[in-house]
Amino acid sequence: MTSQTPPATPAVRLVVGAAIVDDLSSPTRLLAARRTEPSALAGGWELPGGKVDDGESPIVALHREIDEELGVRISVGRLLPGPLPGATWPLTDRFEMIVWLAEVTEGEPAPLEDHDELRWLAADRLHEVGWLPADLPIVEALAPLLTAA
Ligand SMILES: Nc1nc2c([nH]c(=O)n2[C@H]2C[C@H](O)[C@@H](COP(=O)(O)OP(=O)(O)OP(=O)(O)O)O2)c(=O)[nH]1
Repeated sequence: MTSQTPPATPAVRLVVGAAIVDDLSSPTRLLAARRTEPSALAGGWELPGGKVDDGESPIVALHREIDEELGVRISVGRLLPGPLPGATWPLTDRFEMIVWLAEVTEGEPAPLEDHDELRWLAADRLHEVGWLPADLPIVEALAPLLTAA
């Protein structure tokens, strides 16, 4: 008789994303970022952020990613709860994302790393960019939070 090892469940990696708005207390615009890589995702628009490193807390990862990618400091607001346990949003079979609202407290966002364009989108313009497919339900959940300027 041979012993069989059950197939390993691939670990799901946590990604952090910032729904950066112009003003946390009265948001009217959302910051979208256009990815440059990998080629399969290049040109897709997303929330700035990235993978949480081993041993790193998600909120520390969020501040680090936003500093690296956009060169700004942020104040983090409330969580935008997703449908998965832990209030995360499904991305792929390998990734899920936790999303917070945030606003810039220092600096001017610039596409320093991983993106080649940023755009502030008003509530009625959220779909003028081509969001990555996994971001569409997140954008739908954000839309009612934005008021017309
Ligand atoms: N940051 C971010 N990633 C997203 C979004 N939507 C989405 O499907 N993804 C995917 C793209 C990637 O496969 C994965 C996140 O990886 P990433 O490339 O942003 O992470 P990272 O900055 O830490 O990159 P790296 O250092 O590992 O290259 O999640 C989104 O809105 N924001």
